[in-house]
Amino acid sequence: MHKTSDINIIEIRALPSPAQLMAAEPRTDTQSAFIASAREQIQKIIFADDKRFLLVVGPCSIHDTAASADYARRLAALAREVSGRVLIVMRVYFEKPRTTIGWKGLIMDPRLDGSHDIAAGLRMARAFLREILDLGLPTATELLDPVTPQYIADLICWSAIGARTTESQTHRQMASGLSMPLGFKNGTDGSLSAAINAIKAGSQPQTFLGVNFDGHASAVVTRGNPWCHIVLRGGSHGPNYSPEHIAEAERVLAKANLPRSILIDCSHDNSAKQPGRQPEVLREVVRQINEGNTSIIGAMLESNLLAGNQPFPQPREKLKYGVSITDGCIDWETTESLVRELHAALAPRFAQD
Ligand SMILES: O=C[C@H](O)[C@H](O)COP(=O)(O)O
Ligand SMILES: C=C(OP(=O)(O)O)C(=O)O
Repeated sequence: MHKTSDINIIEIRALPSPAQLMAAEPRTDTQSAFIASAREQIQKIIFADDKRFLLVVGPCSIHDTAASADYARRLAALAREVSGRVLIVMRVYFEKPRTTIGWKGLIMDPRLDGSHDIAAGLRMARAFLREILDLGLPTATELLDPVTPQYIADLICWSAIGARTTESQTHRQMASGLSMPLGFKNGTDGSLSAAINAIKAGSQPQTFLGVNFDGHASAVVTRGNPWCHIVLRGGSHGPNYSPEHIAEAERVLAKANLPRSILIDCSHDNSAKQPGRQPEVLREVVRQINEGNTSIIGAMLESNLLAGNQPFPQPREKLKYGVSITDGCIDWETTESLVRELHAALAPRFAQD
């Protein structure tokens, strides 16, 4: 008999169930209360009930949890300092979408050696998220694989659906069941329509295939996520954070009867993939806010201990501490002074309080 299935599959490795992983890395009551409060604060910013600026900032990806914890401790102190005008949420990205191929993040390959120990990766992700929350920092991540949320989403305060997956029905359905505020990026070509359609689909009830807490294949029935918004990240035709681009985004959101809430990703095609240009993008965003813009709710920065990125793959012992192995970042000193500058520049918005 001819074999007709699994011809290209080498192995299927069973994973612990979400319930087993949660028992191994449990969420404490204090963490639950913190996550609920952080999500509520972000929701208020999305719906203009809180004037603070939402800043999603941190490494492009987490590959060395010790270095990222070092980063997080510095960020937590800075977050406390600016909390009156800026709500800082740390980028804690464990899943990387790739244009073609490449390292897909700590969950998929935690040992960075192609061994793809996903069970270990999921556990490390949960442990690291708990560490960040205990520092008093809300967590942000990109959710990529539709099974991942069952393992980690209870520890996430804001999530993104990336430019490469915003058009995917699977990801829109997943978004409709998620419990946290969520940003859909515009497409890699810069078009807004995929993100607008994604917000519409993600806010509606959906039924789709997923896994339950015991890891069994299940039909998942959702309510729809009311806290979806757009993230402008530029595209192949250039950046999209100018006043004209923002006005166009406001127009299409209004036409679709969606809240006019826009987060600007200062990295990716908005900085022409030159990380050192992120500060100029952020300054322009704040300039627009001070000129009276009310639709921009915040921004995203890719930042690490040290600037730039380093080639990968390469032997782990040769990797430089605190340097990204995915997209380039701005360094900590630049980040710290930029966030302080942002805090000072937002003063006019709070002057009447
Ligand atoms: O933010 C990260 C990258 O831009 C994204 O994962 C795509 O990376 P790649 O084009 O290097 O694959
Ligand atoms: C992959 C990312 O962004 P985008 O989807 O905009 O390329 C990211 O923010 O890590």
